[in-house]
Amino acid sequence: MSATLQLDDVRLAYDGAHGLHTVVDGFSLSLDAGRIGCLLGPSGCGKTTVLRAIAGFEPLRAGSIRLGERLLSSAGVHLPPEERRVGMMFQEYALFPHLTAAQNVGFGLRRLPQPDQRARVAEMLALVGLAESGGRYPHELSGGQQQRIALARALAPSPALLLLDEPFSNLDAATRERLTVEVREILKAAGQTAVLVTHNEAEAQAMADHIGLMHNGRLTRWTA
Ligand SMILES: Nc1ncnc2c1ncn2[C@@H]1O[C@H](COP(=O)(O)OP(=O)(O)OP(=O)(O)O)[C@@H](O)[C@H]1O
Repeated sequence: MSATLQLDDVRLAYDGAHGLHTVVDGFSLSLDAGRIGCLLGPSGCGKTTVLRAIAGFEPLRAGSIRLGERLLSSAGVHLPPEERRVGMMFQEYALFPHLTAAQNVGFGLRRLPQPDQRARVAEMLALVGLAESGGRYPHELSGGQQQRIALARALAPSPALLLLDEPFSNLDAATRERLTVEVREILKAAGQTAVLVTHNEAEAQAMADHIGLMHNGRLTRWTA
């Protein structure tokens, strides 16, 4: 089940040569269940750092992150990534090349009984329009098809929240435009709460219900 995401007064910093380097400060947002939010801003403004903190890869220096009723992070609390029920479609989380599309989609389902796994994989492949391609290896798929498989893999375990970091940046302009619309439809069909990061305004407009403008680690505007 998708959940509401709530960030309150979040501060994030990296250890640097000259002490702590604060990159995000006083960052708050609220995203209702089933809605798609987008963080838009120039390179280096802190978008990826916010996403990494939600996913559980960066500790909070202050503030809190909640998903539904659960506290994921605060200055004293840090739930490990695998316990957050947060799915990810990041550039660096490419498909496993030695697994078929179906095996990739089933990767996060290994705890389910085999018949349930097979049924869920089939359901996810159909959701992304690739029901016939489960037996193919990533190199036998186009870039756009690979990203749809990556989306199916991220959605398969029914995450409470999905994070997408520049998911279309390696694709050509035409594929990118088409996939942006398709992915929005898929997320809406699944009722999925999602946060997208991009520096492409057209992509943000086409995909999101709410757009947050970021500048120097702060949210300067949040459109309703
Ligand atoms: N592991 C790290 N250690 C130290 N500083 C970091 C680290 N990762 C990011 N930063 C710094 O934090 C700031 C924000 O980086 P972040 O990657 O969040 O920006 P971004 O908005 O996602 O940029 P881009 O659009 O280029 O991906 C930058 O100044 C960056 O140099």
